[in-house]
Amino acid sequence: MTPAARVQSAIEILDAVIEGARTGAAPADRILAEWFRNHRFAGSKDRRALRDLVYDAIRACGPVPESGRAAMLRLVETGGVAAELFDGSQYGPAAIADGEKSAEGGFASEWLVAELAASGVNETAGAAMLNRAPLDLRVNTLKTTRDAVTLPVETEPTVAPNGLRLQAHAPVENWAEYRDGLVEIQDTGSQLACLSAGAAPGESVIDLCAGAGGKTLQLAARLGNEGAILACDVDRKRLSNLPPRVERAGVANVAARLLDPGKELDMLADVAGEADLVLVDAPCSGSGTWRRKPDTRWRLSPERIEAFAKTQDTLLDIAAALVRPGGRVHFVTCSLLDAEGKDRATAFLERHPDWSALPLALPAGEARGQGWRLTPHRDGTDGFFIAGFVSP
Ligand SMILES: C[S@@+](CC[C@H](N)C(=O)[O-])C[C@H]1O[C@@H](n2cnc3c(N)ncnc32)[C@H](O)[C@@H]1O
Repeated sequence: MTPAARVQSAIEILDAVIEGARTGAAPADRILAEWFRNHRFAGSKDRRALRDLVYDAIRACGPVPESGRAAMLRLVETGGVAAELFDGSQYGPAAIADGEKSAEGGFASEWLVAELAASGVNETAGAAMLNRAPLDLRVNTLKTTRDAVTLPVETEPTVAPNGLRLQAHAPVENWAEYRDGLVEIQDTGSQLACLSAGAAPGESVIDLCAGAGGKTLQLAARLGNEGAILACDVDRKRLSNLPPRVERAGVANVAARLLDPGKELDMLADVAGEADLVLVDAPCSGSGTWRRKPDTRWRLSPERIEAFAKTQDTLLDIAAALVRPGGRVHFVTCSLLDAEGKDRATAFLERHPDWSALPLALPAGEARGQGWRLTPHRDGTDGFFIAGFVSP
Protein backbone atom coordinates (compact mmCIF):
# COMPACT_ATOMS: atom_id res chain seq x y z
CA MET A 1 0.00 0.00 0.00
CA THR A 2 1.20 3.52 -0.68
CA PRO A 3 1.40 5.86 2.33
CA ALA A 4 -1.57 7.81 0.91
CA ALA A 5 -3.60 4.60 0.48
CA ARG A 6 -2.88 3.71 4.10
CA VAL A 7 -4.25 7.09 5.19
CA GLN A 8 -7.42 6.58 3.12
CA SER A 9 -7.90 3.08 4.54
CA ALA A 10 -7.35 4.40 8.06
CA ILE A 11 -10.05 7.01 7.40
CA GLU A 12 -12.49 4.27 6.36
CA ILE A 13 -11.64 2.20 9.42
CA LEU A 14 -12.12 5.28 11.61
CA ASP A 15 -15.56 5.80 10.06
CA ALA A 16 -16.46 2.29 11.26
CA VAL A 17 -14.98 2.98 14.72
CA ILE A 18 -17.07 6.16 15.00
CA GLU A 19 -20.18 4.31 13.86
CA GLY A 20 -19.41 1.59 16.41
CA ALA A 21 -19.08 4.17 19.17
CA ARG A 22 -22.40 5.79 18.23
CA THR A 23 -24.38 2.55 17.91
CA GLY A 24 -22.63 0.34 20.45
CA ALA A 25 -21.34 -1.95 17.66
CA ALA A 26 -17.81 -3.39 17.54
CA PRO A 27 -14.90 -1.49 19.15
CA ALA A 28 -11.72 -0.45 17.30
CA ASP A 29 -9.67 -3.61 17.95
CA ARG A 30 -12.40 -5.83 16.49
CA ILE A 31 -12.98 -3.51 13.53
CA LEU A 32 -9.26 -3.54 12.72
CA ALA A 33 -9.06 -7.34 13.04
CA GLU A 34 -11.99 -7.72 10.67
CA TRP A 35 -10.56 -5.22 8.20
CA PHE A 36 -7.26 -7.14 8.13
CA ARG A 37 -9.17 -10.41 7.57
CA ASN A 38 -11.02 -8.90 4.61
CA HIS A 39 -8.01 -7.16 3.06
CA ARG A 40 -5.40 -9.88 2.75
CA PHE A 41 -3.32 -7.72 0.39
CA ALA A 42 -2.29 -5.60 3.38
CA GLY A 43 1.10 -6.95 4.52
CA SER A 44 2.48 -6.86 8.04
CA LYS A 45 4.08 -3.41 7.52
CA ASP A 46 0.78 -2.04 6.19
CA ARG A 47 -1.07 -3.50 9.17
CA ARG A 48 1.30 -1.97 11.68
CA ALA A 49 1.14 1.41 9.92
CA LEU A 50 -2.67 1.28 9.71
CA ARG A 51 -3.03 0.28 13.35
CA ASP A 52 -0.76 3.19 14.36
CA LEU A 53 -2.65 5.67 12.18
CA VAL A 54 -6.04 4.59 13.50
CA TYR A 55 -5.04 4.59 17.18
CA ASP A 56 -3.03 7.82 16.89
CA ALA A 57 -6.06 9.53 15.32
CA ILE A 58 -8.37 8.21 18.06
CA ARG A 59 -5.96 9.50 20.70
CA ALA A 60 -5.71 12.90 18.98
CA CYS A 61 -9.47 13.54 19.18
CA GLY A 62 -11.31 14.43 22.38
CA PRO A 63 -15.04 13.91 21.75
CA VAL A 64 -16.36 11.52 19.10
CA PRO A 65 -15.33 13.07 15.74
CA GLU A 66 -17.87 13.74 13.01
CA SER A 67 -16.04 11.47 10.55
CA GLY A 68 -12.91 9.43 10.00
CA ARG A 69 -11.59 12.14 7.71
CA ALA A 70 -12.07 14.83 10.38
CA ALA A 71 -10.21 12.57 12.85
CA MET A 72 -7.34 12.14 10.40
CA LEU A 73 -7.22 15.90 9.77
CA ARG A 74 -6.87 16.35 13.51
CA LEU A 75 -3.86 14.01 13.32
CA VAL A 76 -2.43 16.24 10.58
CA GLU A 77 -2.78 19.21 12.96
CA THR A 78 -0.91 17.42 15.75
CA GLY A 79 1.89 16.42 13.33
CA GLY A 80 1.01 12.71 13.40
CA VAL A 81 0.52 12.47 9.63
CA ALA A 82 1.76 14.59 6.71
CA ALA A 83 -0.79 16.88 5.02
CA GLU A 84 0.90 16.07 1.66
CA LEU A 85 -0.54 12.54 1.83
CA PHE A 86 -3.97 14.05 1.14
CA ASP A 87 -2.94 14.09 -2.50
CA GLY A 88 -6.07 13.03 -4.38
CA SER A 89 -4.21 10.02 -5.83
CA GLN A 90 -6.16 6.94 -6.96
CA TYR A 91 -6.30 5.19 -3.56
CA GLY A 92 -5.39 8.18 -1.42
CA PRO A 93 -7.59 10.76 0.33
CA ALA A 94 -8.90 13.83 -1.50
CA ALA A 95 -6.88 17.02 -1.14
CA ILE A 96 -7.65 19.09 1.94
CA ALA A 97 -10.16 21.81 1.03
CA ASP A 98 -9.70 25.41 2.15
CA GLY A 99 -11.26 25.81 5.60
CA GLU A 100 -12.01 22.08 5.93
CA LYS A 101 -12.73 21.35 9.57
CA SER A 102 -10.79 18.87 11.64
CA ALA A 103 -12.11 17.05 14.72
CA GLU A 104 -11.87 18.58 18.18
CA GLY A 105 -8.84 17.78 20.38
CA GLY A 106 -8.68 17.28 24.13
CA PHE A 107 -8.73 14.00 26.00
CA ALA A 108 -12.47 13.31 26.23
CA SER A 109 -15.94 14.80 25.85
CA GLU A 110 -16.71 17.80 28.05
CA TRP A 111 -18.96 15.87 30.48
CA LEU A 112 -16.35 13.16 30.92
CA VAL A 113 -13.56 15.67 31.47
CA ALA A 114 -15.76 17.23 34.18
CA GLU A 115 -16.44 13.80 35.79
CA LEU A 116 -12.73 13.07 35.82
CA ALA A 117 -11.89 16.51 37.24
CA ALA A 118 -14.38 15.87 40.04
CA SER A 119 -12.53 12.56 40.60
CA GLY A 120 -9.20 14.38 41.00
CA VAL A 121 -7.93 13.79 37.45
CA ASN A 122 -6.65 17.06 36.00
CA GLU A 123 -5.80 17.83 32.34
CA THR A 124 -2.22 16.51 32.59
CA ALA A 125 -3.32 13.29 34.27
CA GLY A 126 -6.14 13.02 31.74
CA ALA A 127 -3.74 13.37 28.79
CA ALA A 128 -1.55 10.59 30.30
CA MET A 129 -4.59 8.30 30.15
CA LEU A 130 -4.07 8.29 26.38
CA ASN A 131 -0.32 7.61 26.29
CA ARG A 132 0.79 4.44 24.58
CA ALA A 133 0.95 1.70 27.20
CA PRO A 134 4.07 -0.39 27.75
CA LEU A 135 3.86 -4.18 27.68
CA ASP A 136 4.21 -5.80 31.10
CA LEU A 137 4.63 -9.42 32.03
CA ARG A 138 4.01 -11.31 35.25
CA VAL A 139 6.44 -14.10 36.00
CA ASN A 140 4.54 -17.25 37.02
CA THR A 141 6.04 -18.26 40.35
CA LEU A 142 4.44 -21.71 40.05
CA LYS A 143 7.10 -22.38 37.41
CA THR A 144 10.00 -19.99 37.84
CA THR A 145 11.14 -16.73 39.46
CA ARG A 146 11.80 -13.25 38.17
CA ASP A 147 15.53 -13.70 38.80
CA ALA A 148 15.73 -17.08 37.10
CA VAL A 149 13.65 -16.50 33.98
CA THR A 150 15.50 -15.74 30.73
CA LEU A 151 13.51 -14.08 27.95
CA PRO A 152 14.26 -13.36 24.28
CA VAL A 153 14.25 -9.57 24.79
CA GLU A 154 15.47 -7.09 27.37
CA THR A 155 13.13 -6.35 30.25
CA GLU A 156 13.28 -4.38 33.44
CA PRO A 157 11.64 -5.19 36.77
CA THR A 158 8.51 -3.23 37.70
CA VAL A 159 7.27 -2.31 41.19
CA ALA A 160 5.16 -5.47 41.22
CA PRO A 161 7.27 -8.24 42.80
CA ASN A 162 6.95 -10.51 39.75
CA GLY A 163 6.52 -7.81 37.12
CA LEU A 164 8.74 -7.23 34.09
CA ARG A 165 8.42 -4.43 31.56
CA LEU A 166 9.50 -4.90 27.96
CA GLN A 167 11.62 -2.14 26.46
CA ALA A 168 9.74 -2.52 23.18
CA HIS A 169 6.69 -4.43 22.06
CA ALA A 170 7.46 -8.03 21.10
CA PRO A 171 5.40 -11.04 19.93
CA VAL A 172 5.29 -12.49 23.45
CA GLU A 173 2.59 -15.02 22.54
CA ASN A 174 5.01 -16.70 20.11
CA TRP A 175 7.71 -17.21 22.73
CA ALA A 176 8.40 -20.67 24.14
CA GLU A 177 8.56 -19.07 27.61
CA TYR A 178 4.98 -17.84 27.16
CA ARG A 179 3.71 -21.12 25.71
CA ASP A 180 5.36 -22.97 28.60
CA GLY A 181 3.56 -20.74 31.12
CA LEU A 182 6.62 -19.04 32.59
CA VAL A 183 5.17 -15.59 31.92
CA GLU A 184 1.74 -14.05 31.42
CA ILE A 185 0.92 -10.69 29.85
CA GLN A 186 -0.47 -8.52 32.65
CA ASP A 187 -0.21 -4.81 33.36
CA THR A 188 1.72 -3.92 36.51
CA GLY A 189 -1.33 -2.09 37.90
CA SER A 190 -3.44 -5.20 37.45
CA GLN A 191 -0.77 -7.25 39.21
CA LEU A 192 -0.71 -4.84 42.16
CA ALA A 193 -4.51 -4.73 42.32
CA CYS A 194 -4.67 -8.51 42.63
CA LEU A 195 -1.63 -8.85 44.88
CA SER A 196 -3.13 -6.44 47.41
CA ALA A 197 -5.97 -8.94 47.99
CA GLY A 198 -3.41 -10.77 50.15
CA ALA A 199 -4.41 -14.25 48.98
CA ALA A 200 -2.44 -16.86 50.91
CA PRO A 201 -1.70 -20.59 50.42
CA GLY A 202 -4.55 -22.81 51.58
CA GLU A 203 -7.26 -20.17 51.27
CA SER A 204 -10.60 -20.71 49.64
CA VAL A 205 -11.02 -17.96 47.04
CA ILE A 206 -13.83 -16.96 44.70
CA ASP A 207 -12.89 -14.87 41.69
CA LEU A 208 -16.40 -13.59 41.04
CA CYS A 209 -15.68 -11.77 37.75
CA ALA A 210 -12.89 -13.94 36.43
CA GLY A 211 -13.29 -13.14 32.72
CA ALA A 212 -10.53 -14.95 30.85
CA GLY A 213 -8.72 -15.50 34.13
CA GLY A 214 -5.91 -12.92 34.19
CA LYS A 215 -6.21 -12.44 37.94
CA THR A 216 -7.32 -16.04 38.59
CA LEU A 217 -3.90 -17.21 37.43
CA GLN A 218 -2.17 -14.68 39.65
CA LEU A 219 -4.30 -15.75 42.63
CA ALA A 220 -3.37 -19.38 41.88
CA ALA A 221 0.32 -18.48 41.91
CA ARG A 222 -0.16 -16.73 45.27
CA LEU A 223 -1.89 -19.80 46.66
CA GLY A 224 0.98 -21.99 45.42
CA ASN A 225 -1.62 -24.52 44.27
CA GLU A 226 -2.71 -24.97 47.90
CA GLY A 227 -6.34 -24.16 48.63
CA ALA A 228 -9.03 -23.67 45.99
CA ILE A 229 -10.20 -21.01 43.56
CA LEU A 230 -13.65 -20.88 42.03
CA ALA A 231 -13.53 -18.71 38.91
CA CYS A 232 -16.95 -17.34 37.91
CA ASP A 233 -18.29 -15.15 35.15
CA VAL A 234 -21.50 -14.59 33.22
CA ASP A 235 -19.66 -14.54 29.90
CA ARG A 236 -19.26 -18.07 28.54
CA LYS A 237 -16.81 -17.03 25.83
CA ARG A 238 -14.46 -15.24 28.21
CA LEU A 239 -14.58 -18.01 30.77
CA SER A 240 -13.84 -20.61 28.08
CA ASN A 241 -10.37 -19.06 27.70
CA LEU A 242 -9.52 -20.10 31.24
CA PRO A 243 -8.88 -23.90 30.95
CA PRO A 244 -6.01 -23.67 28.42
CA ARG A 245 -4.44 -20.84 30.42
CA VAL A 246 -4.75 -22.82 33.65
CA GLU A 247 -3.09 -25.78 31.96
CA ARG A 248 -0.25 -23.68 30.55
CA ALA A 249 0.38 -22.03 33.92
CA GLY A 250 0.59 -25.35 35.79
CA VAL A 251 -2.38 -24.42 37.99
CA ALA A 252 -4.08 -27.34 39.74
CA ASN A 253 -6.68 -25.79 42.03
CA VAL A 254 -9.07 -23.77 39.84
CA ALA A 255 -12.66 -24.71 38.97
CA ALA A 256 -14.78 -22.56 36.67
CA ARG A 257 -18.48 -21.81 37.03
CA LEU A 258 -20.63 -19.98 34.50
CA LEU A 259 -23.27 -17.82 36.21
CA ASP A 260 -26.60 -16.49 34.97
CA PRO A 261 -26.91 -12.73 35.45
CA GLY A 262 -29.42 -12.06 38.21
CA LYS A 263 -29.10 -15.61 39.59
CA GLU A 264 -25.52 -15.44 40.81
CA LEU A 265 -26.24 -16.12 44.47
CA ASP A 266 -28.61 -19.01 43.71
CA MET A 267 -25.93 -20.59 41.56
CA LEU A 268 -23.34 -20.14 44.30
CA ALA A 269 -25.59 -21.25 47.18
CA ASP A 270 -23.38 -24.32 47.82
CA VAL A 271 -20.37 -22.12 48.64
CA ALA A 272 -22.12 -19.14 50.28
CA GLY A 273 -20.69 -17.98 53.61
CA GLU A 274 -17.53 -20.07 53.24
CA ALA A 275 -14.92 -18.16 51.22
CA ASP A 276 -11.85 -16.65 52.85
CA LEU A 277 -11.63 -14.15 50.03
CA VAL A 278 -13.85 -12.98 47.19
CA LEU A 279 -12.26 -10.92 44.44
CA VAL A 280 -14.69 -8.59 42.66
CA ASP A 281 -12.82 -7.39 39.57
CA ALA A 282 -15.99 -5.66 38.49
CA PRO A 283 -17.17 -4.65 35.02
CA CYS A 284 -16.63 -0.92 34.60
CA SER A 285 -16.18 1.90 32.10
CA GLY A 286 -12.53 0.90 31.63
CA SER A 287 -11.40 4.53 31.94
CA GLY A 288 -8.11 3.25 33.40
CA THR A 289 -7.34 1.34 30.19
CA TRP A 290 -7.81 4.09 27.62
CA ARG A 291 -4.08 3.80 26.87
CA ARG A 292 -4.86 0.43 25.23
CA LYS A 293 -8.44 1.07 24.12
CA PRO A 294 -8.76 4.82 23.54
CA ASP A 295 -12.08 4.48 21.69
CA THR A 296 -13.70 3.22 24.92
CA ARG A 297 -14.14 6.85 25.98
CA TRP A 298 -16.34 7.47 22.94
CA ARG A 299 -18.65 4.66 23.99
CA LEU A 300 -19.46 6.04 27.42
CA SER A 301 -22.45 8.03 28.66
CA PRO A 302 -23.52 9.17 32.14
CA GLU A 303 -26.22 6.45 31.97
CA ARG A 304 -23.67 3.73 31.26
CA ILE A 305 -21.53 4.81 34.19
CA GLU A 306 -24.59 4.77 36.41
CA ALA A 307 -25.42 1.26 35.19
CA PHE A 308 -21.86 0.07 35.89
CA ALA A 309 -22.04 1.54 39.40
CA LYS A 310 -25.29 -0.34 40.04
CA THR A 311 -23.76 -3.63 38.87
CA GLN A 312 -20.70 -2.99 41.04
CA ASP A 313 -22.92 -2.50 44.10
CA THR A 314 -24.83 -5.70 43.30
CA LEU A 315 -21.63 -7.70 42.83
CA LEU A 316 -20.17 -6.36 46.09
CA ASP A 317 -23.33 -7.42 47.95
CA ILE A 318 -23.15 -10.89 46.36
CA ALA A 319 -19.50 -11.13 47.40
CA ALA A 320 -20.39 -10.14 50.97
CA ALA A 321 -22.81 -13.08 51.12
CA LEU A 322 -20.12 -15.48 49.91
CA VAL A 323 -17.42 -14.87 52.53
CA ARG A 324 -17.14 -16.60 55.90
CA PRO A 325 -17.25 -14.52 59.10
CA GLY A 326 -13.94 -12.65 59.18
CA GLY A 327 -13.46 -13.17 55.43
CA ARG A 328 -12.47 -10.48 52.92
CA VAL A 329 -13.95 -8.88 49.83
CA HIS A 330 -11.46 -7.26 47.49
CA PHE A 331 -12.94 -4.74 45.07
CA VAL A 332 -11.15 -3.69 41.89
CA THR A 333 -12.19 -1.55 38.93
CA CYS A 334 -9.95 -0.36 36.08
CA SER A 335 -11.48 3.10 36.32
CA LEU A 336 -10.40 6.51 37.57
CA LEU A 337 -13.96 7.73 38.06
CA ASP A 338 -14.99 8.04 41.71
CA ALA A 339 -18.44 6.82 40.70
CA GLU A 340 -16.79 3.44 40.04
CA GLY A 341 -14.27 3.62 42.87
CA LYS A 342 -14.26 5.72 46.02
CA ASP A 343 -18.04 6.19 45.96
CA ARG A 344 -18.69 2.46 45.61
CA ALA A 345 -16.47 1.72 48.62
CA THR A 346 -18.30 4.34 50.69
CA ALA A 347 -21.68 3.01 49.59
CA PHE A 348 -20.66 -0.58 50.43
CA LEU A 349 -19.64 0.41 53.96
CA GLU A 350 -22.90 2.32 54.37
CA ARG A 351 -24.91 -0.73 53.32
CA HIS A 352 -22.76 -3.02 55.51
CA PRO A 353 -21.96 -0.94 58.60
CA ASP A 354 -20.52 -3.93 60.49
CA TRP A 355 -17.82 -4.41 57.83
CA SER A 356 -14.51 -2.48 57.89
CA ALA A 357 -12.22 -1.18 55.17
CA LEU A 358 -8.82 -2.89 55.19
CA PRO A 359 -5.81 -0.59 55.15
CA LEU A 360 -3.93 -0.89 51.85
CA ALA A 361 -0.35 0.13 51.17
CA LEU A 362 0.81 -0.65 47.65
CA PRO A 363 4.28 0.16 46.28
CA ALA A 364 2.64 2.59 43.81
CA GLY A 365 -0.42 4.82 43.78
CA GLU A 366 -2.07 6.69 46.61
CA ALA A 367 -4.99 6.46 48.99
CA ARG A 368 -8.36 7.56 47.62
CA GLY A 369 -11.28 7.56 50.03
CA GLN A 370 -11.50 4.18 51.74
CA GLY A 371 -9.35 2.60 49.04
CA TRP A 372 -6.34 3.09 46.81
CA ARG A 373 -5.82 4.39 43.30
CA LEU A 374 -3.22 3.82 40.59
CA THR A 375 -3.04 6.19 37.63
CA PRO A 376 -1.18 6.15 34.30
CA HIS A 377 0.14 9.66 35.02
CA ARG A 378 1.48 9.08 38.53
CA ASP A 379 2.34 5.39 38.38
CA GLY A 380 2.85 4.53 34.70
CA THR A 381 0.32 1.69 35.06
CA ASP A 382 -3.24 1.27 33.90
CA GLY A 383 -5.64 3.16 36.16
CA PHE A 384 -7.25 1.16 39.00
CA PHE A 385 -9.35 1.68 42.09
CA ILE A 386 -8.80 -0.95 44.76
CA ALA A 387 -10.47 -1.45 48.14
CA GLY A 388 -10.45 -4.27 50.64
CA PHE A 389 -13.20 -5.01 53.15
CA VAL A 390 -13.31 -7.44 56.05
CA SER A 391 -16.50 -8.99 57.36
CA PRO A 392 -17.37 -9.03 61.09
C1 LIG B 1 -12.93 -6.39 34.43
S1 LIG B 1 -13.56 -7.82 33.74
C2 LIG B 1 -12.70 -9.09 34.58
C3 LIG B 1 -11.28 -9.27 34.16
C4 LIG B 1 -10.59 -10.47 34.76
N1 LIG B 1 -10.78 -10.55 36.18
C5 LIG B 1 -9.11 -10.44 34.46
O1 LIG B 1 -8.28 -10.17 35.35
O2 LIG B 1 -8.75 -10.71 33.30
C6 LIG B 1 -15.15 -7.93 34.42
C7 LIG B 1 -15.85 -9.25 34.16
O3 LIG B 1 -17.07 -9.24 34.90
C8 LIG B 1 -17.96 -10.06 34.20
N2 LIG B 1 -19.32 -9.85 34.75
C9 LIG B 1 -20.23 -8.92 34.41
N3 LIG B 1 -21.36 -9.06 35.15
C10 LIG B 1 -21.14 -10.10 35.98
C11 LIG B 1 -21.94 -10.75 36.97
N4 LIG B 1 -23.16 -10.34 37.24
N5 LIG B 1 -21.41 -11.78 37.63
C12 LIG B 1 -20.14 -12.21 37.35
N6 LIG B 1 -19.35 -11.63 36.42
C13 LIG B 1 -19.85 -10.60 35.74
C14 LIG B 1 -17.76 -9.68 32.77
O4 LIG B 1 -18.24 -10.69 31.90
C15 LIG B 1 -16.24 -9.52 32.73
O5 LIG B 1 -15.61 -10.69 32.27
